[in-house]
Amino acid sequence: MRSFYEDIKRFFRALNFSGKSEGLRFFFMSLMFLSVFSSVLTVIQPFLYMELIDSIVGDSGSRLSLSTESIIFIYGTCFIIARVADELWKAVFTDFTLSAQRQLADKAFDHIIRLPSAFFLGKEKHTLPSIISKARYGVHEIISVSLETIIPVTLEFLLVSLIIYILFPGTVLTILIISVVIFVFVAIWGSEKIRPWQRKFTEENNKTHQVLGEILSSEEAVKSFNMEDCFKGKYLAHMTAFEKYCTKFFRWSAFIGSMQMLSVGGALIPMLLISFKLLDSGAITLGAFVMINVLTIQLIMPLRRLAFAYRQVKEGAVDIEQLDNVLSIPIETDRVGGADKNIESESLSISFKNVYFSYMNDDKYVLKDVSFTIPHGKTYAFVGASGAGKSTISRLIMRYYDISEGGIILGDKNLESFSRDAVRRSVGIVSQDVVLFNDTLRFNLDFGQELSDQKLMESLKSVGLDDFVKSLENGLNTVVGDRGMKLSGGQRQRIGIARAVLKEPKIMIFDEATSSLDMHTEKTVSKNINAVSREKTTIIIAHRLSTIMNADKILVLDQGKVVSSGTHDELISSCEIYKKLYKTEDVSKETATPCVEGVHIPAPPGA
Ligand SMILES: Nc1ncnc2c1ncn2[C@@H]1O[C@H](COP(=O)(O)OP(=O)(O)OP(=O)(O)O)[C@@H](O)[C@H]1O
Repeated sequence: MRSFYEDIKRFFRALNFSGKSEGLRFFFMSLMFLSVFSSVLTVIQPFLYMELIDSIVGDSGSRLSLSTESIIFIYGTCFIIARVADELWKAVFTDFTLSAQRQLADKAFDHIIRLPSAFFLGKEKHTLPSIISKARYGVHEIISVSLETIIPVTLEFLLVSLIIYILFPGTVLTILIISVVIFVFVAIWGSEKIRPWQRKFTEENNKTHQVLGEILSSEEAVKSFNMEDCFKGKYLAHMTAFEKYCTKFFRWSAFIGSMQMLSVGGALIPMLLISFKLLDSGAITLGAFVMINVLTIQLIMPLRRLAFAYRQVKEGAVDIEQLDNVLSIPIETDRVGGADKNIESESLSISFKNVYFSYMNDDKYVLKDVSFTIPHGKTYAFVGASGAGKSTISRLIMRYYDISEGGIILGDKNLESFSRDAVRRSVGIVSQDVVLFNDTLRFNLDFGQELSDQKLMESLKSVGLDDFVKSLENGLNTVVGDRGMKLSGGQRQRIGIARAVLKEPKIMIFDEATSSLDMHTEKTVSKNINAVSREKTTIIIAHRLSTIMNADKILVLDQGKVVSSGTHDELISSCEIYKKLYKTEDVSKETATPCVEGVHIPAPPGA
């Protein structure tokens, strides 16, 4: 029973019933009123039927001093009102469930999109679509069976018990109560018994979605490694487990359902026998005998539905529980309460002060005692071997993760004193894997801001893509396919740069932003990167040293530490790691990207 209470609490929590849900509360109260009204009418009808029979056969036991015609009229009117109330109920119910489902989806979406980046690295993310849609279905089921069955049937049972208590001696009521108590006990016991299997088959079902999600998002990788059978094996293993738990669940459900019917159906025989004896002895009228039969059958049918309803509530509760587990994962919060929603300062330097960071919040630091300052408007580059921690620096600036120790200063304030949204609005980032949405080029460039075609084309020109887009039949309205797969890697990267430029950020981060480009295009784009990042604080992360040789300063990272810094010429003569990187690449054979005019190359530290 306690777990049932927990389920109901979880249901209301999922719907945020106590919060901004005035509309929902109104619908809920209307439905409750209609349910109660309809239940009362349902119970009154057998009573009127009894009166009608007694009136027709002229039995003196009749309780209403009304003519047969009047009773027929009242009986018919009650019937019509009860049916109209039912129809009204359905209309209000649809409005209620639809708004409840929307509210749940709204809450889930808001939460999921604010989950920390670490969550999205896990496999669970592939199960989210299924979890949300099942939870929506669960909400529908719980509302439907609660208001359509549980509340009316409970009320009907109480009213019927009251009528039987008033009209008949104790035995009939005692039998009825005992059978209903057994029925309720079996329903609760049975539901708890089958719940673990239900939870398991739901989990297995989610895992099938997970495997499918992985295949759909990495279809080329699956094919290139001939992993079709491997993934099919995983998929079928989960399907088999799903089938096993489902079978157990439904076999037990059938057994529990039969036990419940035995408890209420078994009560019908003694109740009718006792009523017949009472009729025979003249203690009750014929109408009363008919009524007790009608009432009992009228109660058994909804009780069957009640048992089913209880199980449906439990099923819905499992679905909502899955979503509740996701909703209970803490979302990204701003460490400082009342964090600044905007970054007002036009001049934004970035300082790392003795920053330590580990992804797992343990002592395996990916960045160790990292300190540097990028003055406003300067371009700093980070180089180092793979895994040295270069991209981690950009992730910390974007506030995807919070640092473990030390501080990051933006302008003259701690980074954490700004809201995450404000920070992300101020930074334009272009990463190695530019993600495009399955929408038009226009949407992927302006994200619904409705910027003019001229502005969009200018940004495309800055990355040398204007002629390509003009050559497309639908131009800016060309749909780019799933994750932009209809474009080449280089084209995707250039779109990524163009849209970062359109964002007009104060800080630019280019994380291997030109890695997919050929040498010639890279030179053009690098030139454009230099142009668009003029006056902005800029970070460039690159393996190809040719793209960063003209940066104001280059920082060399090694195993999470800044081991050296300076201009290209200074590092070539002083830093072994840099020299090695330079030699490996042999950039001397390439021509370095020409420096943007006016870029100031600072004096080496200590000069
Ligand atoms: N989400 C993560 N969870 C745990 N460890 C991570 C995560 N992302 C990166 N790492 C680890 O942190 C270290 C630094 O990674 P990072 O991506 O910053 O390196 P990088 O210098 O940018 O490498 P590359 O040049 O190959 O892109 C690596 O050892 C990596 O395995």
